[in-house]
Amino acid sequence: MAAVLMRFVPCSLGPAVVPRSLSFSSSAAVRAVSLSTTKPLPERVKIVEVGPRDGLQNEKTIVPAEVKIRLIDMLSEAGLPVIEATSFVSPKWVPQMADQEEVMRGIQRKPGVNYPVLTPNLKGYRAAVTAGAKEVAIFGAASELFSKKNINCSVEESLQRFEEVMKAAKQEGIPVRGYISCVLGCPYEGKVSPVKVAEVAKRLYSMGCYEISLGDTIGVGTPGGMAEMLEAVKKEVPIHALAVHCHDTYGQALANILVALQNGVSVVDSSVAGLGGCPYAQGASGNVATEDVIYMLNGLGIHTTL
Ligand SMILES: CC(C)(COP(=O)([O-])OP(=O)([O-])OC[C@H]1O[C@@H](n2cnc3c(N)ncnc32)[C@H](O)[C@@H]1OP(=O)([O-])[O-])[C@@H](O)C(=O)NCCC(=O)NCCSC(=O)C[C@@](C)(O)CC(=O)[O-]
Repeated sequence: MAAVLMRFVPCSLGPAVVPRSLSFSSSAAVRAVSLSTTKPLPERVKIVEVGPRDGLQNEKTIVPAEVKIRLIDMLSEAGLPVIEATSFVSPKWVPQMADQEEVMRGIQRKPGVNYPVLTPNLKGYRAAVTAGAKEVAIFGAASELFSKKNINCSVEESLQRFEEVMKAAKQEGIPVRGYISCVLGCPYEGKVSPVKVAEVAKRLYSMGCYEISLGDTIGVGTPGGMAEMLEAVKKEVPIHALAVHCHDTYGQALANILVALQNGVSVVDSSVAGLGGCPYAQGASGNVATEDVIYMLNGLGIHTTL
């Protein structure tokens, strides 16, 4: 039986649980084998910078639009190929992102750089395209309670909403990325089954998402959990279409990313200075820092587009 330390954090649904596994469960032997196997690492990794969106959405003080614009421009000047700029969500739900149109108007679009934005539904998609977005991201979850807390609907309802976005995006030639939250644990449900993650990934991929980003939203994953989850998801979605999105609550993010690279993943989300957190996942700390990911990749001799 695994030794588990539970950390309780407050939330409006009652006590949310951020489980922290201190030892492997019964499948430890299998995981240990898969982790000890030397696998070739990808030659090149694409970094998806999420700082201006994921990083700032959780800041308590509203960051002025001109500061966000300057940050995005500095990130593109630094050579990052993909910078998630903002989200077209309800300002009542996430006030920090209420200036999305101003941000989209203000940034200096550097040729070759993508500036995707989050869109939870058709309303958000329409507003994003009107504001000049050339790529959008839909965001679902592998956890029912998190889905309800974050976007106010069940996982199935969210997938139906996303179908509407996909249909419009296909007609207009807009590429769509898909996120899945809570792939390694949920603040409200605890453990999340890799099978459930794989099911949602399959749905997003078959509806036309060109890439699926697997989010360890509250940073509770460990390398063993990452390996097990990827094993399940790889059966449903080709590895080249998978990205990892690791928060760093327990200092596991780089180790988890390394395991993902060993499994063939070549797209990594990160946030400048490790900013980040979801307003509907209390207890989570920031994303893995972009500069730390690049430092590790440089050390491994892996090219980034920097
Ligand atoms: C999805 C909704 C809108 C549903 O919210 P709802 O209240 O169920 O929506 P509704 O359709 O009933 O509409 C209610 C009001 O919202 C408006 N509305 C409806 N849609 C929009 C829109 N797109 N943009 C602006 N306004 C919108 C709509 O017009 C209406 O306005 P009212 O009549 O009351 O004035 C809401 O729950 C929401 O905005 N949630 C966003 C939560 C969010 O942004 N979370 C953070 C991002 S996810 C994340 O960080 C995880 C990730 C991606 O990083 C990966 C990881 O780490 O796991």
